[in-house]
Amino acid sequence: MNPPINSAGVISDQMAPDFLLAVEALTVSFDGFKAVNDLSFYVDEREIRVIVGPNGAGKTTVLDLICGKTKATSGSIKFRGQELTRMSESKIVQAGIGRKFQTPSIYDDLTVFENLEISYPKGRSVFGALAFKRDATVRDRVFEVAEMIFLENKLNERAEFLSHGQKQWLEIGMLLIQDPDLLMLDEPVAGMSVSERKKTAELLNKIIANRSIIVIEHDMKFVEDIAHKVTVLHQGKVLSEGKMDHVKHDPKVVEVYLGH
Ligand SMILES: Nc1ncnc2c1ncn2[C@@H]1O[C@H](COP(=O)(O)OP(=O)(O)OP(=O)(O)O)[C@@H](O)[C@H]1O
Repeated sequence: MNPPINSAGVISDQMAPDFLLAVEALTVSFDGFKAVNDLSFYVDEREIRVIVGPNGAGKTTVLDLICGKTKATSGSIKFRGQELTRMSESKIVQAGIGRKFQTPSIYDDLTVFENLEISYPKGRSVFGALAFKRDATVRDRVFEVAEMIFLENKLNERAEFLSHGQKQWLEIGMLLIQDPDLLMLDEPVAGMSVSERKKTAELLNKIIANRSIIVIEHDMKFVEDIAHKVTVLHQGKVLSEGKMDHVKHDPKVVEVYLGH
């Protein structure tokens, strides 16, 4: 049975299943303009959710609100039941949310290995562990992540010499090494070749084994390849939501987004 949903799309508390992320009645105003307007949506554990919508629909602002970069005017964002709207950006990272922006923020003059190594969370390994033990733990984790992001043969290469797609993967790796429970990616395949897009889809399908992912994306082929569910935003609200097949045939979506 589906849980009861009121007219604003909010699921009643008593019946709400255990979502990883529950965004409810979220609003942010910039000088009176509501970029996100009474928005509600729910993300499951191990789900890939894709957010699509026309330019200015509020997609990036939603990610900014979840990661604490922008503060909500009203509404709630609960992550495993923990309210995020009053938390600082760094506390939200510690709570287990990683965010990748559109332009890669990797260190060009460091190697792939070093970029991953410096992203390993400080104080993560056993408290009081001997330095060499920690070093080995970090090294093993760097190798593991490098393999996942198709860069195991590039560990000693300086990041500036990587292709555009490899730089994007490295940045995803720098987030993965922190083992977030929710990963948010803003147009991860923009500027990638067809084969890089395919590998990125492979990567995302692999890493949801123990986390959820929210992706903002315009490339509908890529969306088809990865989305468990699609949320279409328009003027800061949900225009349509569901499986790709449902959404792409929704006349409202065709009218404001896909038909253009
Ligand atoms: N800090 C801000 N101050 C004022 N207006 C803002 C601010 N941030 C976003 N906006 C406005 O909010 C609206 C939504 O912007 P947002 O970047 O979230 O859209 P988007 O769906 O990500 O669009 P795009 O696909 O073009 O990236 C836009 O009209 C934008 O100009």
